[in-house]
Amino acid sequence: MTTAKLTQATKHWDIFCTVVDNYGDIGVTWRLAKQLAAEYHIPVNLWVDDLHSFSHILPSLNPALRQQTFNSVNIFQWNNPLDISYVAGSVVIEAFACELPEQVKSVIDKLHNQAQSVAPHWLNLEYLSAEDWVDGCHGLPSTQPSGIKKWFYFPGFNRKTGGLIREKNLFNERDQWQANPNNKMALFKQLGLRGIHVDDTVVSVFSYESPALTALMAQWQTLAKPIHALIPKGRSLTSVAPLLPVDVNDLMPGQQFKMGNLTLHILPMTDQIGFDRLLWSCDFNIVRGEDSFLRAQWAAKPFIWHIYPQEDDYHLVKLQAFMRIYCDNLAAEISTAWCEVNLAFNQGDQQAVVNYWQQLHSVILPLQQHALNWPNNALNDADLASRLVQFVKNS
Ligand SMILES: Cc1cn([C@H]2C[C@H](O)[C@@H](COP(=O)(O)OP(=O)(O)O[C@H]3O[C@@H](C)[C@H](O)[C@@H](O)[C@H]3O)O2)c(=O)[nH]c1=O
Repeated sequence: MTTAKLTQATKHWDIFCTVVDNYGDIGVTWRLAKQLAAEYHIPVNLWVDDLHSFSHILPSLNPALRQQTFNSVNIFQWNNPLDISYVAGSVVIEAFACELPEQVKSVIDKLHNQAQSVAPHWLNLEYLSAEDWVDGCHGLPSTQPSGIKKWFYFPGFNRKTGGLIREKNLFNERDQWQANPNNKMALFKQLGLRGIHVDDTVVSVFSYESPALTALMAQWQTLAKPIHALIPKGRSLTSVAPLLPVDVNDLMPGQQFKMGNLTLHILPMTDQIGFDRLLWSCDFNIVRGEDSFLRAQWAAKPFIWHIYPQEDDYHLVKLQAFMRIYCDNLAAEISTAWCEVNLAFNQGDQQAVVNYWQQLHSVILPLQQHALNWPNNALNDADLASRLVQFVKNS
């Protein structure tokens, strides 16, 4: 085994992440790692099994390197078996129930057997869900065969959960950005998007495949006012393919297609800061998974959530749970239009998505106001990183 020793103080945290598919698992852990390093000055090692996927959302990352540092976070290539020796710090986070390497588990067990106080806190960071049962499961321990406890940490939307990832200055930065329309126009230009006027409607589209998207695009061509759809190369474009004159595989960022009053722009992928700014700059965002779903909320703009599909349509239960809390206290005509457009998009119902998009348009002003108020409600005073640091102190 080649060993590149980690030479740092032992108070570091390790976060282990396997990329299941797409960018969500690495997206969430990368956000958390950056925030812990920047705001709490915690040395963080982020172990990732697929640096190539990671490089899509961190373009300056070199997937060939075993070890590199960005934003003060040490990023390690996680090979199996581990070929960089693990030195225990104060916390180990296994993200989304990824199985820790045997070498790591045996070091943790050994330390626990020597003296319980020297073993790192072992946490499993779970997926975000607005379902009620999360309140009762957040913070529960599971005793491992060696006797050490592994703690289950559930993000969530209320005080009984682990909270939501949100950097300390994010809302200030967003407000400053949105206060001056020159910022969005400069960003569009920097992204190579041409022909967007300051009053045009701009929608970002980062979804999975859905026939509902094809129907929406067809409808947008007939709208009275110019509308721009910004779509990165990837899964959404598969659903747009029937409308395009070229093969989706040949598309390049910067290309654009005008169809009636709709202009479709092929977006380059950017790092997470660039992605956040894009969401802040659009009038409406279609997002997916976990991290872009949360960032669309933080953008304070109306959105559709294309939730990650699960077996037996379980994702629709999760969608309903979120819709319940998002629409609490919303007037019936707004909540109906918003919930139905989300359901139709997720169920691929072409007729319904077009009908409810029109209805949504008629309540867009109060919906925008709701989107503006929502982030502070959702946050419940404390973000995930601050609750997590406190949780570790208390456990
Ligand atoms: C388009 C774009 C996205 N991103 C980032 C934002 C997010 O961190 C990340 C996308 O992650 P998500 O929105 O979560 O969607 P996602 O669909 O990519 O990710 C996931 O969803 C989870 C629920 C699943 O469990 C995962 O296995 C995974 O599939 O990509 C950029 O940084 N730049 C870009 O240009």
